[in-house]
Amino acid sequence: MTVILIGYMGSGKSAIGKKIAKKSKINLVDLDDYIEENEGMSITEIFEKKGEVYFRKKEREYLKQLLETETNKIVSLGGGTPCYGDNMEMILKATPYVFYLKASVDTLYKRLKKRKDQRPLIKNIDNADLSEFIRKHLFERNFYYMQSHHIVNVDGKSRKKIAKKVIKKLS
Ligand SMILES: Nc1ncnc2c1ncn2[C@@H]1O[C@H](COP(=O)(O)OP(=O)(O)OP(=O)(O)O)[C@@H](O)[C@H]1O
Ligand SMILES: O=C(O)C1=C[C@@H](O)[C@@H](O)[C@H](O)C1
Ligand SMILES: [Mg+2]
Repeated sequence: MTVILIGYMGSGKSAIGKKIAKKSKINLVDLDDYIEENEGMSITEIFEKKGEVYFRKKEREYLKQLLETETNKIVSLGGGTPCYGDNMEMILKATPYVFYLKASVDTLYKRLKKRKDQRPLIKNIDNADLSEFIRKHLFERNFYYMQSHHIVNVDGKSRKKIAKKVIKKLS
């Protein structure tokens, strides 16, 4: 069984993935971490040294690799992964367990304003403009995210509660 978590930057894919893995004893693969390990560079370095086009190409290759392996796993994707090329089509075909961790602009803004440095797409955006940037970007990306099999609202919920909600849908 493959469980896939998708959502905007800061929605909790990595954090919730860890919780689900711990509770369900299924291995977690974080696509961003997997790319970093295989490329020998941080995501920030890849963006700076090789550019976003290269990153998106590698992101697709590693996604395909992961989806083709048959082992039980939880895969937390990058924020942009479902939104490029035919990635979302590939994701939806791989498993019936695709979960969108849906967070409001307000929740995302509160989380992202503190941790912009590790996120190349927003690191140069002034906090005064960040909320509006997220609103527009999320509106575009929701077209892809909303195709998920399951939508979990995460606003105001603890990591534990969200993980429980996902696990309940697996049985
Ligand atoms: N339900 C929650 N309640 C409170 N804080 C949360 C919750 N979920 C995640 N967080 C916190 O929000 C921050 C962003 O979460 P996380 O890194 O898991 O997001 P992400 O979706 O993996 O982002 P990215 O796409 O940038 O990798 C982290 O500091 C995390 O601990
Ligand atoms: O939303 C995005 O496009 C990204 C999110 C991160 O998870 C990383 O995959 C990278 O910073 C790009
Ligand atoms: Mg993450």
